[in-house]
Amino acid sequence: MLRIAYFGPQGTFTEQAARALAPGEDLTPYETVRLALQAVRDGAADAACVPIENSVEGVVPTTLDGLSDGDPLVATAETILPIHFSVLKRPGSGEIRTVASHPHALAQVREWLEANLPDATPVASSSTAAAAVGVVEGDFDAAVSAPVAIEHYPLEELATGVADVRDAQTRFLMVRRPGELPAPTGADRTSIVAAAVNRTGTLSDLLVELAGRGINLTRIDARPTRSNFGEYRFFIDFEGHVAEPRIIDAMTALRRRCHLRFLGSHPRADEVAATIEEGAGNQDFLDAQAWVDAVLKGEGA
Ligand SMILES: O=C(O)C(=O)C[C@]1(C(=O)O)C=C[C@@H](O)C=C1
Repeated sequence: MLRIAYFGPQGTFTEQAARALAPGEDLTPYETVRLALQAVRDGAADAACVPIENSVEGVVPTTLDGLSDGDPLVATAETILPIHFSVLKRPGSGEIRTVASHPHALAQVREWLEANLPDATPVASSSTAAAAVGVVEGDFDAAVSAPVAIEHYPLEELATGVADVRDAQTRFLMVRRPGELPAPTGADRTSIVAAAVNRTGTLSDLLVELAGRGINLTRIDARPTRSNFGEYRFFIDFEGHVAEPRIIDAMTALRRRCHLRFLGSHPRADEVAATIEEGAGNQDFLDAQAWVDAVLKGEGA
C-alpha cells in the first residue's frame, strides 16, 4: 500500500483530492503543505497531495515555494475539485463573533460573510479543517470548511453551498521524488520553475522559446526568490509532456537560457488535448531531425 501524505487535518479539500487520486492507499494528514512535502523528501511518505491552484484566488503560494526549495519533487498526477463551502458551528451555540478558515477559503466567501455574518471577524487558520477543529475546541465560533468536514467533527451546518463565485475549482497535485514519469497521453501538462537573471527581456526570451514552438501556456506565476530583493522565479505550466520531441526541443532551449527545475509532466485532469500549431507537431520535429541526420551522413541536402 502506498503511503500518501496530504495537507490536513482530516476533512480538508486536499483529503478529498488525495482519496480521488490514490483510492484505497494509506493516507496521513500533515498540518502544513511544507510538512506534507517534507514527508516525501524524508521518505516517510511515497507521495504527497497538495493544492496548487484555485480558479478564484489563483495559486497556493506555500505549495509553489515548497516545490521550488529543497530536494526536487515532481508531480505525477492532478485532480480538480469543485469548491463550495459549509459554514460549521458548535451545536446549539449562539452568536458568531469569529469565523475561521484557510486564507484562500476566506477570500472565496468574502461577500457571503459580509452579507450573512457582517459582525463576525474573519480569522486565518492553517486549513479549512484546522478551522473546524478550532471551533470544536472553542477557539472560534464558526469555520468555513469543506463539506466533508461535517463527517469528521461534531459540528452542525449553519449554511451549505457557500461560494461567492459559482463553479469555483481547485487543482491538486500528487507529487513524488523524481523517478519514472507517467507516459504521455496527448493531454498532458508540464511544469517548470525558471530562475532567470534580472536583465532586460529575460522573461520574454523564455516565453519566445515556448511560443516559437507553438507550445500553449496554461499558467505563469512569479514568486520572489526570497534571497535577493527584486529577484523572481517564474513558475510556468504548459501543454505537453517532456517525452515529446517538440517539448524536448523547447526544454533544451530553455535550459541554455536559465536555471530550470522540472516539476513534472502528467495527464491533465480536464483531459484537454494539447494545441498543436501547424508545423509544430512531434512528427514535424522528428522529420526535421531526420533531415539533419541525412545531411550529416551525406545522404541528403
Ligand atoms: O484547507 C483546505 O481544505 C485545503 O485543501 C486548502 C485549500 C487551498 O489551499 O486553496 C483548498 C481548496 C480551497 O480553495 C480552499 C483551501
